[in-house]
Amino acid sequence: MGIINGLRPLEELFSRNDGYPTASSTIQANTERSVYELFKEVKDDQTVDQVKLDRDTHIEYVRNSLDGLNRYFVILDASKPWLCYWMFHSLDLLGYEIGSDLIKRGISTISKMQNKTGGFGGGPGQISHAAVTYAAINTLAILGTKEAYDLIDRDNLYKWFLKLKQPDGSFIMHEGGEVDIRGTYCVLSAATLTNLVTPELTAGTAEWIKRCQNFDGGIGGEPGIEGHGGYAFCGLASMEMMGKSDMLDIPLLLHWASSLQMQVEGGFQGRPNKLVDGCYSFWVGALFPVLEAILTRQRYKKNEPDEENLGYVAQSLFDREALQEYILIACQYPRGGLIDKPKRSPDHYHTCYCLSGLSTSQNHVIYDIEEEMEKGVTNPGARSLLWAEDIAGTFVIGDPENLVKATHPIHNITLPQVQKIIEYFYGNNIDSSK
Ligand SMILES: CC(C)=CCC/C(C)=C/CC/C(C)=C/COP(=O)(O)OP(=O)(O)O
Ligand SMILES: [Zn+2]
Repeated sequence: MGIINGLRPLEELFSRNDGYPTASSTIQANTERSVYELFKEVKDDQTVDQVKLDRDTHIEYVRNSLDGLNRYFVILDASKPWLCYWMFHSLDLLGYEIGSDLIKRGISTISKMQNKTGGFGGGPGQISHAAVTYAAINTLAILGTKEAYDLIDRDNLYKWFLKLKQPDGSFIMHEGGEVDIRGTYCVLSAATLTNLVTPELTAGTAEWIKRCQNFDGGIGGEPGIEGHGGYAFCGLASMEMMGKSDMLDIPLLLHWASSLQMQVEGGFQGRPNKLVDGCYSFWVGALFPVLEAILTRQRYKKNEPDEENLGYVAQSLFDREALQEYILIACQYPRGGLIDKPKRSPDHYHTCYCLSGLSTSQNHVIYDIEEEMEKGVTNPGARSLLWAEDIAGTFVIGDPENLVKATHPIHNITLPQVQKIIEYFYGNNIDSSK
């Protein structure tokens, strides 16, 4: 079997005769200069309490790129909605006020990617694709106006989602395309925000995701494929939207995810035996608030709530301080933007996901289990609304001004933008038990 999406099928890993299966690129770690050395160079110059988020420089980096967007649109021709999402989400997290001109421009840009047959393409005239549709819907949610929401052709979007649905419960990325757990997450996230989740859309999907979880607890892109933090995020977030997380082996997933936080650098690797990378600060980092919610729910259901500390069960499943150190000390590019690891150049993907990971580690966003238990929430929109930042507070290293806005651990847009779009599409009095 060949390498699929850069990840090895498990059969191939098992066929190695040196015992425990390892990921493909320990070799990469040996040939590149070790991140440990690079990290030390940067870190030795600073003490933790001096660490500062260069907010204005990052805002300028994104603003300048938005002004010269056409240049990026040429380089990333099939990812235009992604660029919009990464840039607008970064600005939102950094507290930049997105003015009405920029909102109008954003809506007009995204409108050009919507297809009459449902969904959004990577650029005007390109076929609809699950990943860029997710990015387009998230962008519109960030822009957050009625005009932005009304752009979405929900009837055709839903019909197109059904065309992606496979008999085994999985989703393909585009018509005639490949099955991938990213497609499942992208469809479910967009459908949750726009009130399009139905039993028809989700039939068999949780069972399919369960098959993607491996012996080590990780979740792969499809059944039988090596686990990866990005795929694990998609799998867990999808299960949580459907209220089916208990079908996964949660303790094993937690064990696997915890092992991905690097002892030296403090950031996360995407899979065992690979290098630290700033973008996993979100993809892996955001697993923890969700796992905390699931464990708290399981405990609550078993009738063992700790009266005083219900919302705080397992609050330190990852090292928030170490992750912030990695992002702020090793991942800020001096001329703006954030990076994968020292000596790399900035890009908008890493800027977005490093900042999203920073947000996840600073804001202790927790899920309101008591509310769920009292009301018996079954609606994915209502479930997404139960995430709140004010219950558990914030934890910020270095300058207190380093705090960025809280991001939603399932949709990765800021909490007020999630609330607004859900209330718009479900009606203000969203019926939790619907
Ligand atoms: C919603 C959505 C589109 C989610 C994307 C999630 C995500 C980041 C998936 C990663 C997939 C993948 C094949 C990584 C391996 O790359 P690599 O071998 O270059 O990286 P590594 O060495 O860090 O594993
Ligand atoms: Zn990365």
